[in-house]
Amino acid sequence: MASNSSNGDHQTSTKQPPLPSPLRFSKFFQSNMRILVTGGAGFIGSHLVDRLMENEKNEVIVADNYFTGSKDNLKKWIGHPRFELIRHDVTEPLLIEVDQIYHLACPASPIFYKYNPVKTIKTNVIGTLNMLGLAKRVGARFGFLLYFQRNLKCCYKLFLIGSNFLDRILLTSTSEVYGDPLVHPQPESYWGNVNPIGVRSCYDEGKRVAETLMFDYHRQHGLEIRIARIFNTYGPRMNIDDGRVVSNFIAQALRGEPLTVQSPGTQTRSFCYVSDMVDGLIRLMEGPNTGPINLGNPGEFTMVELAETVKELINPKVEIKMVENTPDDPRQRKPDISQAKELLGWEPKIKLRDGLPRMEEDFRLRLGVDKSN
Ligand SMILES: NC(=O)c1ccc[n+]([C@@H]2O[C@H](COP(=O)([O-])OP(=O)(O)OC[C@H]3O[C@@H](n4cnc5c(N)ncnc54)[C@H](O)[C@@H]3O)[C@@H](O)[C@H]2O)c1
Ligand SMILES: O=c1ccn([C@@H]2O[C@H](COP(=O)(O)OP(=O)(O)O[C@H]3OC[C@@H](O)[C@H](O)[C@H]3O)[C@@H](O)[C@H]2O)c(=O)[nH]1
Repeated sequence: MASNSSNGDHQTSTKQPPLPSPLRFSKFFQSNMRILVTGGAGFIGSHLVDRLMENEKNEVIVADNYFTGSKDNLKKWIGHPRFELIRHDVTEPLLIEVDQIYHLACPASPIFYKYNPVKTIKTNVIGTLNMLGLAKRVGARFGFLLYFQRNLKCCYKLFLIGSNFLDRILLTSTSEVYGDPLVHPQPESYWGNVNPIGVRSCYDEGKRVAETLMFDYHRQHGLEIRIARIFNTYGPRMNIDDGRVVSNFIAQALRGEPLTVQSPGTQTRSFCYVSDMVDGLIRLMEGPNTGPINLGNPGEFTMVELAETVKELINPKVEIKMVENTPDDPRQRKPDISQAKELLGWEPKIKLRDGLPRMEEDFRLRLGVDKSN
């Protein structure tokens, strides 16, 4: 038995691998687009997955280590034939075949990215290197040489199929690359004012290196890249105890606890609703521009104004309490979105006053607090 099977194995290994199914060459064959979303179990990632899954030609693969994300965010897709979920840490290489990569994996809330700063910087630098390595490996090469040697006609047909795809990788960078900005609002041409050794550096310097790596792979290896600089985004599915300001204020208002404004409260942010953000990311991926492109809502609010709005809309009885701030908190932030408007035809549609009640609804459900309370 043993010798038979080893003979058999030997014979098989000298055989050429089989050609792709003849169905691939049929007139009506249309291959699906395989899209990898790293960090797809997180807040923005899971909304992006929902949108990508709406297109029946998309197969979506999520790779996530569940540090700040959860399978719960993807529960409606688990078991779907066009969906796959992989527990994977992007600091380790990933060997799969994909046509596009949305690279989001990275904790985004300051509390979580400061929790293990070394891991945060590894996620940004090694994680991005691994995803660029994957993009380079699968990028538009398609094993032509092998097929060329074997079958010229087949190679031509594969070329026709392959040329339907433009392999691309999109990085979700951040407005934090502008640090504590001295230019206001921030255009993409501003190089920023970042503390390289501060407690936020693991994230903001990490994202700056990630942007550098994207452009180096683009220039050196011809990779198709896209970079979105995302400004503060909010909406349903944010972790309730995520620590970011909008989720904190809504959870506090619903629990009847004081809204904790970190001093001085005059610092500003611009808040974009998540469906607008997802729309911007997909337009950037599909369009011809590499970026970096700012994506955000230019409506600018102080943290006291935000607290007052949440109080008015959700629970007029709660107090607003001033608490101590954390180091290096940017004093002002507002995106200049002229490029997004001009190059992507994109601008956000949902105002803060319309987005907050949608998020309130989701938080009420998850916290089990109904409207009458
Ligand atoms: N939400 C915002 O306001 C905002 C602003 C600027 C940039 N961004 C960027 O957008 C992306 C998504 O942000 P979000 O708000 O959805 O955050 P999130 O924390 O909800 O999601 C991040 C996801 O990445 C996963 N992850 C973290 N480290 C990982 C690792 N090493 N390997 C695999 N998975 C890992 C987490 O488990 C989570 O599912 C991040 O890259 C973030 O930097 C977000
Ligand atoms: O309870 C709180 C939490 C936060 N804040 C303040 O609210 C402002 C916003 O803080 P957040 O923690 O929500 O977010 P930040 O603007 O600091 O960072 C954010 O922006 C860029 C993204 O890349 C990051 O992922 C995101 O968390 C800060 O000025 C902070 O001091 C409060 O006043 N109260």
